Amino acid sequence: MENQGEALRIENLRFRYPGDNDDVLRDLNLKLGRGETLCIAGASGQGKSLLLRIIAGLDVPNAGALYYFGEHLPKSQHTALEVAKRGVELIFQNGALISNLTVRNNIAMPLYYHHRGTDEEIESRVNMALDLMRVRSVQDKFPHLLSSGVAKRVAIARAWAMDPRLLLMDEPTAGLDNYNRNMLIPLIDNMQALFKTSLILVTHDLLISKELGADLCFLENKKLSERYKFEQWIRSDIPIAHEMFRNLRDFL
Ligand SMILES: Nc1ncnc2c1ncn2[C@@H]1O[C@H](COP(=O)(O)OP(=O)(O)OP(=O)(O)O)[C@@H](O)[C@H]1O
Repeated sequence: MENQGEALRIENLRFRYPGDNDDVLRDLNLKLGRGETLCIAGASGQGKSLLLRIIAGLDVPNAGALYYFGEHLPKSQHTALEVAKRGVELIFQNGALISNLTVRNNIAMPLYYHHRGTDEEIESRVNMALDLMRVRSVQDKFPHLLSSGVAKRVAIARAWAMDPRLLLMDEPTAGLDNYNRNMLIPLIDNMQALFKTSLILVTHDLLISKELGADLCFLENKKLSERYKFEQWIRSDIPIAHEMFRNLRDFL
């Protein structure tokens, strides 16, 4: 039966790369409510990007069950297309913009490709996305002319224009200077507040969870830790908190 309150549920997920002799992810569980934001952090190489790729249907787990908005997705249907049909969009760390299309056409192209409305409806959706992410002034530019901060915002605008029910972001602030980082976070917050998009953010920037008021958990030892708010983590004695917050404790 469909659980109305649930965006995503993962049960006992296991993943191993073909030919490897150990799992990257094992017994991993996750529950995300609709409209909820969850930040996932952890040391490099633990499998955070891989987890997003699995949720987006780009990699197929060896075992485990995934439920999108209460509906079980059988392993035979675990493809990017089937997951996208359920309203899930992944924003890659590098943005993955198409180099020979302008910003406007980068945002419009998936909408035309998936027949998301009439020409007028699509153009209006593109305009909203350009405004929401403050990139309308660069709509006629090609990606190679964009700064990394603007390119990130265009990638988010493109994903948001698809009206996702669940948005996955891989390191949205990686490589950004403070100015662009500090500009981006309120835009994400605003988008989430206005459209109640469910969000999973993979990030090394732990402060994002504080700024978005979101739960934070860590990918450690092949699975996800308990999730707490930033303020709870920073006071906690859990070993991973000590390690991950070491630098921030001195800074705060
Ligand atoms: N094709 C592959 N075959 C085997 N191992 C791989 C392959 N691709 C990635 N890996 C390994 O899988 C693990 C998980 O990688 P992943 O990029 O998901 O980690 P991450 O936690 O996102 O790291 P970072 O924080 O540095 O981005 C890493 O140890 C990586 O080396």
